[in-house]
Amino acid sequence: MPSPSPRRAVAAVALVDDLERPTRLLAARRSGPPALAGGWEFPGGKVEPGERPRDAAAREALEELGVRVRLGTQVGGAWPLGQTYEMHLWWAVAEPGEPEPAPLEDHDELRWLSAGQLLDVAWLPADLPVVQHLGGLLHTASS
Ligand SMILES: Nc1nc2c([nH]c(=O)n2[C@H]2C[C@H](O)[C@@H](COP(=O)(O)OP(=O)(O)OP(=O)(O)O)O2)c(=O)[nH]1
Repeated sequence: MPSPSPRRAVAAVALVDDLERPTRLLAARRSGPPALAGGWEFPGGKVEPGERPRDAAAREALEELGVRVRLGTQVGGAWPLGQTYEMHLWWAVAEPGEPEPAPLEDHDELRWLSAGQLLDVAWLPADLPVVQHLGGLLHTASS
């Protein structure tokens, strides 16, 4: 039997307010394609041939949000996104002096979520295990 084709790599950022003590995470609402529009996700996209996944994560953040980011450690390993893709995710903060992130392409709304607000948005279904994982890692503002 032929082995299943490998999933294509997607690289994305878990953009937070602080790498040492994250309390808020940025979620982005997709504006397309129709099958995905309205779903919330981590800013990111497909890794180009020859590109390092972490470089792709930073490139996509700049393209989609207009901010240069500093990457922290990777969040887990390869998170499966259905049968076709797998997501490689990095903690990230905006570099000092960068503007507030704005939805430049692929998204029509951004929202900063605290740990208690993480499930207030309709995440793409494949992201839910990742969101649950991150929920255990975000600090509450008072703790
Ligand atoms: N970026 C991103 N994609 C996700 C997430 N969750 C999820 O299921 N996906 C899916 C949606 C897409 O089918 C695929 C990523 O494709 P994309 O459309 O974001 O990639 P891209 O920006 O490079 O798009 P394109 O230039 O090829 O149109 O992974 C997520 O949290 N972030």
